Amino acid sequence: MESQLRDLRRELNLLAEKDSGLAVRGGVRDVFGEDSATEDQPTTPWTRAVASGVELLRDPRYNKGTAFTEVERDNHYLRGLLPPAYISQDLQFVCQLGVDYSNVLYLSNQQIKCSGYQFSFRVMEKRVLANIRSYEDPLQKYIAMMDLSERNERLFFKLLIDNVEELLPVVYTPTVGEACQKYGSIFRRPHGLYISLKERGKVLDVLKNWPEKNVQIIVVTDGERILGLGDLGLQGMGIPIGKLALYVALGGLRPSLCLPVSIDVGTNNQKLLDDPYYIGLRQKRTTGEEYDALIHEFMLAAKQEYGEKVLIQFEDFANHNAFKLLAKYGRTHLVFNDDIQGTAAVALAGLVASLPLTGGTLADHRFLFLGAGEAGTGIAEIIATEISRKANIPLEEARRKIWLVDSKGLVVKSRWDSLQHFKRDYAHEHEECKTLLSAVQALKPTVLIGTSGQGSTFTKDVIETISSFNEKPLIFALSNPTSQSECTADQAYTWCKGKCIFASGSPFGPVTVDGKTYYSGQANNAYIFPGMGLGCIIAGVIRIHDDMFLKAAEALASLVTKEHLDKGLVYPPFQNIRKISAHIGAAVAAKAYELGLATRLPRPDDLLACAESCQYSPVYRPYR
Ligand SMILES: O=C([O-])CC(=O)C(=O)O
Ligand SMILES: [Mg+2]
Repeated sequence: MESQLRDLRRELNLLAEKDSGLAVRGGVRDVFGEDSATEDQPTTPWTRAVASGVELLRDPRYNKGTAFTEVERDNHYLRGLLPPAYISQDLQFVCQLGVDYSNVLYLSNQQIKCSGYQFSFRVMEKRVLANIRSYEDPLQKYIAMMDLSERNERLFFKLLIDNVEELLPVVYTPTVGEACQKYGSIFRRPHGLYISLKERGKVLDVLKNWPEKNVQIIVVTDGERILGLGDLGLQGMGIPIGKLALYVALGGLRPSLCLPVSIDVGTNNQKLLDDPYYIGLRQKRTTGEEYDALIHEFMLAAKQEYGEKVLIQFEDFANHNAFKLLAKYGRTHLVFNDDIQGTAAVALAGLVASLPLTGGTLADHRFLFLGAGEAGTGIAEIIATEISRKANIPLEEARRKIWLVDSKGLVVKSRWDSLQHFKRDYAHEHEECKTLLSAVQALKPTVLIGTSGQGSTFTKDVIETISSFNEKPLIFALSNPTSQSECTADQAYTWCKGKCIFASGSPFGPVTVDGKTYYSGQANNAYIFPGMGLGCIIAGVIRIHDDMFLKAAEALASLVTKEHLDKGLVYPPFQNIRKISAHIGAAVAAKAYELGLATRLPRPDDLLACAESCQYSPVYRPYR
């Protein structure tokens, strides 16, 4: 034991020496400026320590609960702090008791008790798998999952990976939407990094407070347009946390690489401002120069602290900032906007995958969108790009197959002057249509896509009309969470008498109409961004190019089999998402190498094998 500790100390000293070697010149690892400070400048003392005993049990990154082996219990001063049974991780997640053992001292005869405990845990298997399930309220399940992540990170991810279809709706849409709405009242331990106007001028210091030094993926929101729920201010933090949990579980990125950030510039949500439990700044949103300055400081600080290759994902910004930030930082940083580009790629994948069912090519379709914001115009543009390349026609001509309806009706040329710039490419010559129904009647689309953030907008009339002139209309209701979905799966299949191919942003279960059961896919950017992140990391990408999203979409579509299509599914099931993410990661990386945007050289011959081999596994590691 003593000699092992000596080894460890030696290793840590070596690491520290290596780090300080980098820091002597004032490098990014000079964490608190202790090397670069002059003698009269104050510095902060800090330590590194090997966790043991109760501290080890309380550290979610290293805690294994009852899965600590006998040897580990001896070596890490855990004797008596855990009940005597050894419960393997598999069995643990079945149990998912995840008890916090650190408040009790256990004195017992291990050998005898051990088998007894194992037996009783096994007997509990089926029932206790239902531990999370036993909460009827999805928000309770969410809280239970977050508690688990705070207690035992690897168990949390193992549970999520092995039960992805069941738990995705808990840690992600739709439940994460409710969690954000009630974030203040369910707030326990803080997760992620909070950067508010109070931190202006000190953002780099805030980043230095984050315990991980090797961050490679940041998901950042300013909370102004959380899913289709609107301005939730600082409470939007649930979204970066949820997205990054998916980067790990679905993409296979290491948890320590991930940093969720919520930027607080106030909120215009009066309900939150009046809510005594609101945890954000109690002021109206700052806009203009002050807003731009805080974001800019954050963008510069992120690059300074984590280097050129830190991937920054913009999430759930309002339209007016989303397009601007993407254009501004797309040239200087490794960034993408999930709601514009991620959603676009997933929608395109579903459309391409459905071609064997509808017949023809993408260019044979006529597309009508309800919602002309980030998702709507993002999808429109990727479809137009794909059509223009595949059909070898100019982009402008491809765009003419696509029509948008916004809150004022059909986007047409005569509205040009008052249109926001991102809608203008789709303002074609046509008389005005004030409603979605009149636009459907006038344009006779084959594809109807909802990106409006408004629930119940694909009415019975709309769906009956589109199915009156289409053998197989494609209906994608992409707004999240479920309450904002343009229609439900049940409504879509019932109203079109089972004719449509339906997909939605939030999940719906199977639907039976006239004795036939229909399955719908979940057209959610969760298929795309984890693989995009994985691809960027394995290739050391320095900038995102739109073609990487096209490749991601193609890779996803190529994984839809005849079996899926026979069921009406235009997306492969989430159950295989880690493999899907590896395929997407490989496709993204291949494109990045081709475009000269990859820095990890030499290029691995087999990018798929490389992506798979890099994926994080939440299985417990042995401790010496
Ligand atoms: O988070 C999701 O489920 C998809 C998404 O990006 C959004 O709706 O804003
Ligand atoms: Mg989003």
